[in-house]
Amino acid sequence: MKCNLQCVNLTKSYQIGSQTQVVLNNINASFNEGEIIAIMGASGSGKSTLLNMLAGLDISTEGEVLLVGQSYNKTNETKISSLRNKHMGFVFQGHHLLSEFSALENVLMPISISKKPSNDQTEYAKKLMDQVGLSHRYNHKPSELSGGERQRVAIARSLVNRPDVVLMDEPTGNLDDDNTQQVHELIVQLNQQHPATFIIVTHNRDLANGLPKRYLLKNGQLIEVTEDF
Ligand SMILES: Nc1ncnc2c1ncn2[C@@H]1O[C@H](COP(=O)(O)OP(=O)(O)OP(=O)(O)O)[C@@H](O)[C@H]1O
Repeated sequence: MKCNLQCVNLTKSYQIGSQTQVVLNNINASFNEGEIIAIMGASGSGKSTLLNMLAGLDISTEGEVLLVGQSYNKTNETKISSLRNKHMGFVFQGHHLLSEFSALENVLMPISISKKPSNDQTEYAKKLMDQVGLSHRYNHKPSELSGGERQRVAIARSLVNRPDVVLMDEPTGNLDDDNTQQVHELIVQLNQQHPATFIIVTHNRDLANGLPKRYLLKNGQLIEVTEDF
């Protein structure tokens, strides 16, 4: 099994004055190709801190994170950013779409930041839009889409670089119940269609309980749970 993302003795602490707060305490975890994982945790348990570490956006206090076998610790900012662009996709709670661009252009954004997308890449972006049920929305601007549609554009965008890991932070956070259910089903379906590791940080118990692997972040530990939340 190919390990796409790994935490090795990962520790993150913050120093406030003379106080040290250990937020992540010696976490060891491996996330393999094709897995879809929920991470839950109370407010303040360190979910954002963990996501930042997994994305290489923050430096560990001790230990390391390896993306496709490469440690963020052993490289520089430019290389981390190119590693991230090549191997990671992101979905945030707010969709973070660019309002002046069409849905299709937004899906292509991770590519078009550095170069003009090829015909193949544009065709692939259209295929992703079809997979998220938006084949009739290529040319719509974000303001002309519903909240659920906007989030589906963001999900298509997260896959356009054919990433090894997709990090999702509250992907259904801003959606109503119906859209939450639809986006949830879509994420599970996409995980079966794409050979990537999906890591979903969520407060939504139903979403988490519907996934095969679940972790709880508590007291600095990432604990795999086998029962429903
Ligand atoms: N830059 C920082 N400096 C000092 N302490 C921080 C910093 N960032 C986070 N913390 C502390 O680390 C702990 C975890 O914060 P984090 O934002 O990771 O939690 P969270 O689980 O994402 O919370 P929420 O669900 O409310 O967003 C909190 O106690 C927070 O105060």
